[in-house]
Amino acid sequence: MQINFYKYQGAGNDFILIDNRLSVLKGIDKESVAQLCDRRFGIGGDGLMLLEDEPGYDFRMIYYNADGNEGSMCGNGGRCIVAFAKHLGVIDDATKFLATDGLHHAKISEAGDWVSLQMIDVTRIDQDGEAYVLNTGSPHYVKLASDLEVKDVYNEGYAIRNNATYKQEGINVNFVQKEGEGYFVRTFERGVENETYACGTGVTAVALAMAKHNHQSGIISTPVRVLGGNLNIRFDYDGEKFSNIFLEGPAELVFKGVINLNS
Ligand SMILES: N[C@H](CCC[C@H](N)C(=O)O)C(=O)O
Repeated sequence: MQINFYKYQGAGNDFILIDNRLSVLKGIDKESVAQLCDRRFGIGGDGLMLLEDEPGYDFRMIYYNADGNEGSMCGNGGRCIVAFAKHLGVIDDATKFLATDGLHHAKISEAGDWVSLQMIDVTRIDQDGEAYVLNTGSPHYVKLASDLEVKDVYNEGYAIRNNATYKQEGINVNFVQKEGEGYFVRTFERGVENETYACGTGVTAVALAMAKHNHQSGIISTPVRVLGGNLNIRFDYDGEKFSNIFLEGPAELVFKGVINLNS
């Protein structure tokens, strides 16, 4: 079976996208996703997404991690699928779509390369020692670092993700360092089980945790540099609840092609 695919990247977080509005795929198994996301034996990607029809919404986002497991929310993936929906003519410059964590609103630039995506409200931030733990659609661990350019993010992230507390469910591990008006962030991602060049729910978690850490409140805008580019997070914080959270950044169609699937 031959299936068209599109490759997108958002700040270096890269994804395989498939238009499944006509149900060309009746689901996709874990092994196929992992094979397609493999950088040597497949197309390569941090994740794979299906864009499907959903009554009452513009579309539905179905997200798989690179290891083939159906993931939780993916912020950069969400931004890329909005750009994909515009490319397909499913939406114009604004959308509401359904993802695993519920309804998302988003806006996209006329050129189709800059996406502002609303994320779920957050009311709870826990602490694990000095680190912050919160869910921005996906679970995140946020730890302050001082040597981030040279940090061994793979080994330190791997150790935290696989410790007794997190091993079973997994967690995404973000290291953050103050930089200019904002932060520099590096992330070890669950489901990729490696450092990625950017993580949208991760930088969102960092921005919220740092607002709490620094006792900020009001309308906050936080620029974040990641290995693959720059992102921005805007939100309201009243000291307890984070709302109107928007993750903003680039989304780019890199190439398209045809997959040969066995089934
Ligand atoms: N890269 C993603 C995170 C994917 C979530 C996944 N790694 C998980 O928690 O299973 C992002 O931009 O938000």
